[in-house]
Amino acid sequence: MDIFREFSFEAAHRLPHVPEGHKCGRLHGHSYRIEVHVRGDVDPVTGMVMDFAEIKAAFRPLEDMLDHHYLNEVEGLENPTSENLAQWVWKRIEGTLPLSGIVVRETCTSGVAYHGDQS
Ligand SMILES: Nc1nc2c(c(=O)[nH]1)N=C([C@H](O)[C@H](O)COP(=O)(O)OP(=O)(O)OP(=O)(O)O)CN2
Ligand SMILES: [Zn+2]
Repeated sequence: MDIFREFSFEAAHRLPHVPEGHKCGRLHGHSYRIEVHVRGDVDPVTGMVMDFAEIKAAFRPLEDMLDHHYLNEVEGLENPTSENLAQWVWKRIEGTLPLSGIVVRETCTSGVAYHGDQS
């Protein structure tokens, strides 16, 4: 079963590789939302795959690196597209949690779902 926890943070960015004149080449900000999905069996005693608090604890250091930051200045996010942000998050917590997906939403209508290297 998959369980997930959603996080939100505010950050600024610009996309350095869009064509000249593209609006996303200019400095702007988003209220980002990130879902961290974890896969596992339901423990028959606890009734949980894991406590949501464990997902919260794993994401906490990343929240500190992202919230109210200029993402282009964060190491590894020099080109802070949603795709690159999803992979950046995955790499930093895959050793801590049995991840099944990272969902990044930049706006109410746009985002990405990353499921590791297989997709
Ligand atoms: N594949 C991607 N495309 C775009 C990304 C991205 O990360 N991956 N990012 C952007 C910009 O960051 C932009 O701020 C968000 O995109 P968009 O959905 O175009 O935002 P709007 O809300 O402004 O959409 P409108 O429908 O034009 O109002 C762009 N593309
Ligand atoms: Zn943007």
